[in-house]
Amino acid sequence: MSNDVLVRILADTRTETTQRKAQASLAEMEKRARDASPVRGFEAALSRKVAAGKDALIAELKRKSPSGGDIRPGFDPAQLAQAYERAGAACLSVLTDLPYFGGTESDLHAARNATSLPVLRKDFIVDPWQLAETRAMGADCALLIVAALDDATLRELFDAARSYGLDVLVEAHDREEFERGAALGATMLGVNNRNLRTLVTDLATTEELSSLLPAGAALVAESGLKTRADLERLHKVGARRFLVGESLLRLPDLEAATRALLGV
Ligand SMILES: O=C(O)c1ccccc1NCC(=O)[C@H](O)[C@H](O)COP(=O)(O)O
Repeated sequence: MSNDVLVRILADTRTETTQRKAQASLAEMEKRARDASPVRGFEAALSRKVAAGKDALIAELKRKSPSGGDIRPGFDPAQLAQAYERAGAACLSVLTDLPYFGGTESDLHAARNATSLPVLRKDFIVDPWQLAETRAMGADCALLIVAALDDATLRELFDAARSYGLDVLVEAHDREEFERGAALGATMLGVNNRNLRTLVTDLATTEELSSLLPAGAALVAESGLKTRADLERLHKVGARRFLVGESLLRLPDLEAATRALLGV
């Protein structure tokens, strides 16, 4: 078995996706996507916060992770989502991968139904069928991880996501991946400070890649953000959109922790 975490996750994702596809055809999933509740503008919600001079937080719901193990006892997605909303988060991110993150579609439903916030389905997308599934489960935004995809598949998935009305967060970890994401015409480019192969986290990754951001695109700094000082450090390279999970979820008073992170 590979030591590379991302390789292992992707292999399992492909197997599970094949099994789920056997339960519902693409046509059936597309019908469910058409019948889903209307999209809430994810990218627009982030931009509204920034336009108001605030940090735009994508607040994550994650039960466990390969790097952090079990994260929060008594995890209740609806209650946690409401605490994030009260504290001023712009959007939510919900892990739906079960084997590695303990997440489910039910977590996404619970969080979205309990708030008015747009929701990112945080998962490992390798097949267009999963994008119909993403919209069918009610998500407003999909994640595409450049490291997981060749250019042709990245293009196919990006176009498919847009065709289902989803916003798309295109995530990179190094210069080459960021340039491939930018070449797609992605308007939300995420820099994951965590190397998904080794799980090492370094905020300097956002500092380094921020200079490559194309005009008109929005930068999202992801992972490893713990304190107000971390966000202020990344303000210096223009980041105002932040995806944060573990450091908030580990603190008992999630609402107070989120306010402190946002400086409000
Ligand atoms: O979190 C992990 O250990 C992980 C491992 C392998 C692939 C993805 C992983 N996490 C997904 C994420 O990108 C983060 O959950 C997200 O950016 C929030 O990060 P954090 O604030 O550090 O929880």
